[in-house]
Amino acid sequence: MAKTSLDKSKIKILLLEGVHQSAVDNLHNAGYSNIEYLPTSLDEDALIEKIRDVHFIGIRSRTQLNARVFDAAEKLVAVGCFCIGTNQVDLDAALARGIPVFNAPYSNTRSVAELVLAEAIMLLRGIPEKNARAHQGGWLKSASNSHEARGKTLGIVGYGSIGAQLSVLAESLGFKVLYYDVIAKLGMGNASQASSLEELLSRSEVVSLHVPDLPSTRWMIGEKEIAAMKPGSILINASRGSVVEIEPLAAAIKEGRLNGAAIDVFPVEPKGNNEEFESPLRGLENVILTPHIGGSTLEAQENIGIEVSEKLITYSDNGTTVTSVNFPEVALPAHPDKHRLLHIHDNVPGVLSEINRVLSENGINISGQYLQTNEKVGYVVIDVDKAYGPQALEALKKVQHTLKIRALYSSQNS
Ligand SMILES: NC(=O)C1=CN([C@@H]2O[C@H](COP(=O)(O)OP(=O)(O)OC[C@H]3O[C@@H](n4cnc5c(N)ncnc54)[C@H](O)[C@@H]3O)[C@@H](O)[C@H]2O)C=CC1
Ligand SMILES: O=C(O)C(=O)COP(=O)(O)O
Repeated sequence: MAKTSLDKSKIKILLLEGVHQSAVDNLHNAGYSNIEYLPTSLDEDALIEKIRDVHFIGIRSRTQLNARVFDAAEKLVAVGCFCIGTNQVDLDAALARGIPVFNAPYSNTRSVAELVLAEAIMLLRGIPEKNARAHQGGWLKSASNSHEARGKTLGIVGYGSIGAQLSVLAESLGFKVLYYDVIAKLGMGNASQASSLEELLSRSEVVSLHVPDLPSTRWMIGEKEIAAMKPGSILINASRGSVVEIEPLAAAIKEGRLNGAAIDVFPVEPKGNNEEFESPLRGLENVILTPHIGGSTLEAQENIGIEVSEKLITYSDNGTTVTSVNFPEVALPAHPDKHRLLHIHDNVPGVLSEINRVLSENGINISGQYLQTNEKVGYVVIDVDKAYGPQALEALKKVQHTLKIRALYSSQNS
């Protein structure tokens, strides 16, 4: 087995929030056996204790990785977000410490789109209310406020992977699709782009939100925007709880200005399945409340487990950072006969020439060099002859502005 900077059995991996077993299997198959698996997230203090000797951490949307946590994570090499959103991670703090963050940008896209489409149809028919009544022994047989999806306008806010997938599915069912995005995007099928959020809100029977959590999307749907929606329309949010102000939404439903809502994500979500869920939306008719399960299907979770564990394994074994969400992306070939040195440094002038000077002064021959930078960080990968591995590593540690350094030793030398 390839010898890396550390024996694989010494590389500690912490997997939180019940990531799918496919991730554990994949890591085991790649030779990583030192895995701690927890079904829940950890609060900040518990995480700080746990993360001290961890090399790789896998999380989902709940675990908050902030600068304080990263400060404690002295051995951390990389983060895997087993989900799409990465707003729970302070990406700049990770970058400043030379830690790449990976995610699964597409694996649960379809799951979210399918759920939203089903909810749109259910809400257009007033099913949550009728279903609740029937369970209580009632009988609400009526066509009042019940509508076909055919010909209705679905307004999609955020036309990225999920928004575009939803667009295709919805149009095939007869919805007219209107979308709003900060970027000009080509519509799928016959979908057309609205010129403003206000235009979309005023023209749609169903509005569905698919934007990431950004400073610009925080509370983007508040009292004013809800008032701008068509009377009797429906709001769906399966993006992030920070996007919609819940109080004005609850008021609009109670007053009958909106006909219903489906909300999967909330400003405050319970930390686990045993904690009570509190929300002003509880008990309101024609409101579907789901516990942040937009991406929680077995298919999506299995794919995410494979995809993100693969990215962590590749970075650990080979140094490749392709698809990292915060890091310079370098695609690397295998290095069967060479030692590979990974050097992460502040992106300031002169570091690369200093690296080359130090290596040359130590008589170390460079057989391959790969460099990528972003605004803050430079990532240079150097393949050297086997004989020089440890010596080169020591020399590189002395280079100023070094953030992190790692060696991947050639398998032939182990
Ligand atoms: N409920 C759940 O379980 C899940 C929730 N999500 C959430 O859904 C979000 C969207 O996912 P994807 O479609 O994969 O992301 P994406 O990055 O492919 O698309 C987001 C789109 O929003 C647009 N956007 C950004 N700021 C905007 C603004 N102020 N106004 C209008 N558009 C804006 C972007 O230009 C982009 O086209 C994720 O960031 C995540 O927070 C994702 C998966 C599961
Ligand atoms: O993929 C995302 O961004 C999600 O919100 C899904 O989060 P989860 O993995 O279900 O905690």
